[in-house]
Amino acid sequence: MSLAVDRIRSLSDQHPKPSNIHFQYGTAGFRTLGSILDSVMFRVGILAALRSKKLDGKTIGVMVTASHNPEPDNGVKLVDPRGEMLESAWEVHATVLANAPTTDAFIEALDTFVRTLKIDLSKPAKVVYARDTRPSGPALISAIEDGINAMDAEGRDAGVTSTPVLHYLVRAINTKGTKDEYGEDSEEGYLRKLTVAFKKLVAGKPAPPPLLIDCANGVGAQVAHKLAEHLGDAVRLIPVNTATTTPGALNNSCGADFVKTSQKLPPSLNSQLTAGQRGCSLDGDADRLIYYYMDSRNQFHMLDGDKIAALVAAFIVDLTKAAGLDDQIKVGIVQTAYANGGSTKYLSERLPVKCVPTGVKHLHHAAEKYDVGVYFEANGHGTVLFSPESLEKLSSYEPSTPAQSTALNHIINLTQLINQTVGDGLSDMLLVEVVLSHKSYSGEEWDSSYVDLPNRLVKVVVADRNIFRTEDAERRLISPPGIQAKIDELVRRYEGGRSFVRPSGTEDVVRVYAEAMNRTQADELAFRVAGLIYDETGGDPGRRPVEFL
Ligand SMILES: CC(=O)N[C@H]1[C@@H](OP(=O)(O)O)O[C@H](CO)[C@@H](O)[C@@H]1O
Ligand SMILES: [Mg+2]
Repeated sequence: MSLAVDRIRSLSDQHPKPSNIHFQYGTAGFRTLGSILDSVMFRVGILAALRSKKLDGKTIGVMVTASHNPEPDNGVKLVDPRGEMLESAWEVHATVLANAPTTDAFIEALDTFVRTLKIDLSKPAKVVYARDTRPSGPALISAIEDGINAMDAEGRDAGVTSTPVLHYLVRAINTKGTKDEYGEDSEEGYLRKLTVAFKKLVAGKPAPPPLLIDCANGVGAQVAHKLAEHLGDAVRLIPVNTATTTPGALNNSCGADFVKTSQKLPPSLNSQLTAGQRGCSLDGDADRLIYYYMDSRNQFHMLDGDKIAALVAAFIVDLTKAAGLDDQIKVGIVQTAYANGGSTKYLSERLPVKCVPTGVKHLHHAAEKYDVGVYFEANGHGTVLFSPESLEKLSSYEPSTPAQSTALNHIINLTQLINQTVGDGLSDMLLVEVVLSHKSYSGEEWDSSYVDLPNRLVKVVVADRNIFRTEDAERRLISPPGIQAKIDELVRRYEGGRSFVRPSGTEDVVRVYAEAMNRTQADELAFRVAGLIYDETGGDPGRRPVEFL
């Protein structure tokens, strides 16, 4: 069987590639202005169908979102059959296909691709797709549908939903009717699975105080409302920043990325979060989560991905001990260089901790190597993975006391509550609420496990970020030569100082991170390193940011 070239050609002509633009499938898939993504979406529809054929007709997911980016941006990511990110080797193929300049060139590239990868075109193909609330979404989805039709594949529209729901759906569809069935393949099924597990986990505990959720004016608002209905009184959710149809509102001065980057409360919550109360923020596609609380002096405190990892890991360790499983099921942590030094010190004194390069796929893969792998980026993206062997042990284990039996049931319920396909803001939120409820912790008590070192993240616009290369999980620069020694020299001048530099995978900038014992020193170190990078790697002297030292 060969490609239906005529059909592909006529549809491809309706989705021409804009000239002079180079697309790249990066850490977050293709991501740029929504207005220039039409051709990319059409081609991604075709690629998803081909990936499905290559994997014997397993369903592939396509998510249209630009997460925490501004509203005019959009993007697209492919999801592999178990709900995980697209295999890296295919990122390169996606980039090649997206950049073929004309329909002819595209068909030629497609033909080469099919032959090189020996894709059997007679196999069936199934694709499930969804989008967030961005205004550019509907048109981009219809371009994807054209791609799916061009391949005569079967498409399923999952509508407007969160990134984690789409990942869940992919796994649920592909495991349907097997012994590993992940859940019912619908958003409703997802909500039921999470809330049934949550209710079992908090049964008999006093209801916690109502929880404010900042939904970033994005798709999380829609899912949070439905979640609130399913939860009823088990925990009362108060979704705020839910203006999904107000132009320009998405991620604007709200959401998890705003809170983490600016280290402050979204202004819209100022009068809503009262002393002692806790709240949390999702990002624009609801796969990130940041908590916070106001202390009794009305001072804001952030509880980021590192704090969530510490809370959750300790809880799971306690449960494995209580169940008598602690020598059979070991918990490990995965972080990136952006993890606060305070968290790394605290966690590595207690558990195995691994540092990997930025990007969820790296964390996910490293977490799979533990019996129970807890991974979180400091920005609030993360989850917990239970290895197949651990799941097996949990289901065959025979507890010898009622206390062991209770703890075992809690762990089993956690495996249902946690979305193990990908970081999931709402599932993580329920997980945090379970731990707080079991420990009777307030935000303040949770926060007290370790103290965050003051830190600063700075973006530096350089002539070419591709000259930057790193090693040691991105903590050291190997190129341009000589720069790392100068960074080391600066870091030595600051007590508790740490700084590293890496090129962003999602923006055309280089990121500088620095931390030190106090705020002034952390800022100073960050701006010194930023100034160094700017001056030494061809930053425009006329545009040198004033804060750079
Ligand atoms: C410092 C930071 O937060 N970086 C983010 C950001 O990557 P960069 O490669 O730093 O642009 O976007 C990624 C995708 O969402 C996320 O995985 C990562 O943590
Ligand atoms: Mg996101």
